[in-house]
Amino acid sequence: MGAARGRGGTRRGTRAAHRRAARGPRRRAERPDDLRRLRQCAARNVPGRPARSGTPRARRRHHPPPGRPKRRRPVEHLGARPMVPGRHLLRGIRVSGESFRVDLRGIVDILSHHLYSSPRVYLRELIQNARDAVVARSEVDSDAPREIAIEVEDGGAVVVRDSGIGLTEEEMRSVLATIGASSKRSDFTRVRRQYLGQFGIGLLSCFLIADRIEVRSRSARSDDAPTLSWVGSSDGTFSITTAQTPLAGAGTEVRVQARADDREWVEPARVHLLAERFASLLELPISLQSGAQPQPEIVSTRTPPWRGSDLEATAWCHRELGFAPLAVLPIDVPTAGVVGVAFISDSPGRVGNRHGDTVYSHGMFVADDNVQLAPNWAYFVRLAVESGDLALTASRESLQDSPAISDVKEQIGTQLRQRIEHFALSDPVGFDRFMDVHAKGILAMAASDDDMLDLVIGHVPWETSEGTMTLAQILRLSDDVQYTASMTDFTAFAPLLRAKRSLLVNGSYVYGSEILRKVRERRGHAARVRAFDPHAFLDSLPEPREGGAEARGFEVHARAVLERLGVDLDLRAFAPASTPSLFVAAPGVDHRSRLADDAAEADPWAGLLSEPEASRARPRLVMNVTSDAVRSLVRVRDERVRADAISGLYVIGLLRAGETLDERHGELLSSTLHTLITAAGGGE
Ligand SMILES: Nc1ncnc2c1ncn2[C@@H]1O[C@H](COP(=O)(O)OP(=O)(O)OP(=O)(O)O)[C@@H](O)[C@H]1O
Repeated sequence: MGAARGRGGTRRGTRAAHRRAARGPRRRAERPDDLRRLRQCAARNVPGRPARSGTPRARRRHHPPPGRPKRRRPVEHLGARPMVPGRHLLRGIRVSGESFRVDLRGIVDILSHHLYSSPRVYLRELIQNARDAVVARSEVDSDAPREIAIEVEDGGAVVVRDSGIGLTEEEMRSVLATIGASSKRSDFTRVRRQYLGQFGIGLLSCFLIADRIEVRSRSARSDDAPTLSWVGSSDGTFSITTAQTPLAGAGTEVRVQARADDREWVEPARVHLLAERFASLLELPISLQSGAQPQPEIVSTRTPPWRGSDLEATAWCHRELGFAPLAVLPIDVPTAGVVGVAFISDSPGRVGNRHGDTVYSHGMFVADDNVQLAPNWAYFVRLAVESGDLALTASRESLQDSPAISDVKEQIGTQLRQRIEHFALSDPVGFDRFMDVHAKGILAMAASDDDMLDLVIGHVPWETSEGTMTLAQILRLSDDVQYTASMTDFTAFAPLLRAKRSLLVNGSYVYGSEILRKVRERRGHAARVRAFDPHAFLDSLPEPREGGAEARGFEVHARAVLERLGVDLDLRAFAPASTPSLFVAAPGVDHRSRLADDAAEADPWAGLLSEPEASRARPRLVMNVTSDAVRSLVRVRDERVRADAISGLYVIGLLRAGETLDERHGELLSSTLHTLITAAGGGE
């Protein structure tokens, strides 16, 4: 078969097959199915392909209509290198080694609308190329000067000069004038690592603000290299000539004359701002001469926040991020060359809404709003990091998604948790301030995030009947932890549980009960953490032993007084004796339905039987028969005094339960006081 196709490939082969088929029954094509296919081809007027596969659309994709043969123009064009040198056949026409043609304006349009976020990147690309050129030169000559200077000219042009490696004529042609070609790309990671550029498109970003890019360059590769002038235009042409004014030494000077409409990007103040933004952490000194400035100013070589002291990092955060951090935590992922700091924000922010991290690559600013290197739970943290070996996107305004970045994010999450735990232990005062600002958000995150839950269990203090402690301490202390979702219940019952040596946790903070529920769901703590049920607790308290006539008389009287107030009476004996009465609100609908459901499951008659019970679900006043006040009251004979004192116990119960008192309660209290004072004074 191969021999039959000869130099012309498939189509030649098919023509031969066609001829063979036409010649008669001598060869292999006599096979009936081949003949049938050839007839079908002839019927479709297809010149000689014995068989075709795929849909017509797919076929069009593989065999596009031929382009018009291109003729070399006398003017040189910015473009791409030939993709596949050699010969190709398109629909029977043999063409040789043609290059794709490039519509530069189209490319610039794509860059400006779909790649770069703003024309400001032109300056970053110029600085980056200058820096890479200096690095490339120091590779071959470690004593070479390392200088970069930016100058803003009066007529609306920016010039960037470097003492870098420079360019030969051949290099100008092959890398400056070839879109997508870069002298910095290499299969060797080491080489790739030391350069900022790699895609071979950065210089084109100057066309976002200008129609001409002028490059004067003198190669450092030979002592007698001439200074060459390369001028590229946005119409896609370029020229290379010997420069009229040679450069004093090896290096490159790039001049970008802004279009009238884009002058704002070369205003001295704007250039100053951009140069500082992009280059402040570059290690090379970069001077900027702009406007009426008498002396050039160095805009680079600032100490990165991860390299200086905490104080310097704090100052950096204040200057660059606009807040004074509550803490500065170090970040270090050596496997990816990532190093940085985490600043804890001084304001609550929006929970779960992390701000972007500030990312640099080899000291060059990359992004501060679209990269998230910390996990979502760390919404109160802003990172400033050197991204080391993590690959950038072509726009250099973000990091590429990759397994490496996922790994870095995971490690940063782990480190943050460890650092925060260390912060809690080593600086309790600072951590208290942190909790003052972020507790609410941290609890909110912990309700849905397991990592954050661990942090909360270990470090967030909770109010309990035994004082303030973390959940970790609570779980160590008691094997039966109850929590209440209501502040009122906590206030009323904490003393009672303390007296019974049980632990009650105040879970009435926002997200408090969700977190405690999550802790309960965790394996290991399942049996030990439960919601506190005030009614069940009260029911479990002992009732007083059968009293004498005096006690029975008091009970009947008290029940009648409280009935008028819409409250049930419950007499119980409990400690502490200093608590004479407890007010308990009517069970909530949820609570009641849960109890009814539980009961219904156990006993099919329970629904019916519990009906009268449920209808009497009202608030109750529990009187403590061990308290001196109640014991004395039983002995009071004067019905008026006794009735008012019972009302007084009711109001005390309300106050202890943190209930809101209204005018009616105020009147009740003053009437009680009046009666008691009068009685104490011997009556009216
Ligand atoms: N100041 C300079 N000195 C020496 N060579 C330069 C200079 N500026 C550009 N070049 C050459 O031009 C090439 C193309 O530059 P360009 O900025 O378009 O892409 P890059 O820097 O290689 O990659 P990227 O698109 O990622 O920035 C560079 O690879 C480099 O060889």
